[in-house]
Amino acid sequence: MIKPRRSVLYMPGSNARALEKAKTLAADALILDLEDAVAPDAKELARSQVCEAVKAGGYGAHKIVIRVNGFSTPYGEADFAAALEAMPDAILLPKIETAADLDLARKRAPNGTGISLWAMIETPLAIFNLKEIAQAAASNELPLTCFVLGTNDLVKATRVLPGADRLPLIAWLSLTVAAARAYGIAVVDGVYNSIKDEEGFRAECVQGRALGMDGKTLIHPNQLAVCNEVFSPSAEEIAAATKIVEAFDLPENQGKGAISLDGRMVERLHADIARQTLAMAEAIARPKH
Ligand SMILES: CC(C)(COP(=O)(O)OP(=O)(O)OC[C@H]1O[C@@H](n2cnc3c(N)ncnc32)[C@H](O)[C@@H]1OP(=O)(O)O)[C@@H](O)C(=O)NCCC(=O)NCCSC(=O)C[C@H](O)C(=O)O
Ligand SMILES: [Mg+2]
Repeated sequence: MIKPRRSVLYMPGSNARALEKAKTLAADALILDLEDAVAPDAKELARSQVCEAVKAGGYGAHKIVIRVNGFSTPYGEADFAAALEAMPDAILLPKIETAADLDLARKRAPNGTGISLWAMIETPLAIFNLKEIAQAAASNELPLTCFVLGTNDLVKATRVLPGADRLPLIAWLSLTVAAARAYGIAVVDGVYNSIKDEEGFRAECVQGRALGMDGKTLIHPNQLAVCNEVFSPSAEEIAAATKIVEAFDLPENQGKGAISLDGRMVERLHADIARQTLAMAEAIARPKH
């Protein structure tokens, strides 16, 4: 079943107000953060607040993701054990660099948790190991189901100057999308830090969608509406997709691989894309319970 990943909102696990407010927000997924959004002296508080909030529930249809600290940090082991017990939809592992990093989590988990792994792609080495990491996605326990771009950490580690068009980052973003698609993994774009700049945010959402991202990670509720709009099929896209599917369903087109429609060559692969568009639109429209 198609799972919309248009808007994935981060919040610091130490911010009890944000944890509560998130229940009312129109995000497809929530990342309750124990890592970089939480100061060292608030790590224990964040861990207990987040795990209690997840266990208490009330998040409805939101996909709940807990981002833990890495196992190499003083907090990682306790974070991961507490997150397993809280039973979120997914646990997000930061600074993943090799397939073996996934195994560090898998060997710490009991069988049958039903929890997925999400992986931050946010270091230069991760970019070089994308294929190896994506190839290790399939697993009976803790399958890897989503890549999350960490553009802030990538900028820090590579010392690029991203600029408004993110030109220095594009190759790494595209390679991550290619690795995700090669192994059936979802992929969401990095954050946009200028909270008040709606125009710049919209442009980056449009760019991310054009790069093939399923959605974007967010840092503020005021980014949700634009993000959900850009990453949802538009009325025009839905109409065009419907027309393509209907054209190939016509008796006279049954045996054809390619047809002409409104002056364009349309192949069966375009009909496949059209069906994906309609399925996503349907998934988005499905009542949230
Ligand atoms: C950036 C902020 C600290 C700003 O917070 P604040 O000053 O409270 O903002 P506002 O006063 O405008 O808040 C208005 C209301 O919205 C709520 N709020 C704010 N942010 C969030 C949020 N993220 N989730 C849920 N609710 C939020 C406020 O509580 C107000 O509500 P109300 O009380 O009803 O008025 C803050 O936005 C923030 O902490 N953002 C998230 C920061 C974060 O999580 N960063 C980590 C991810 S970025 C990263 O590192 C990614 C990756 O690793 C990489 O390397 O790139
Ligand atoms: Mg990061």
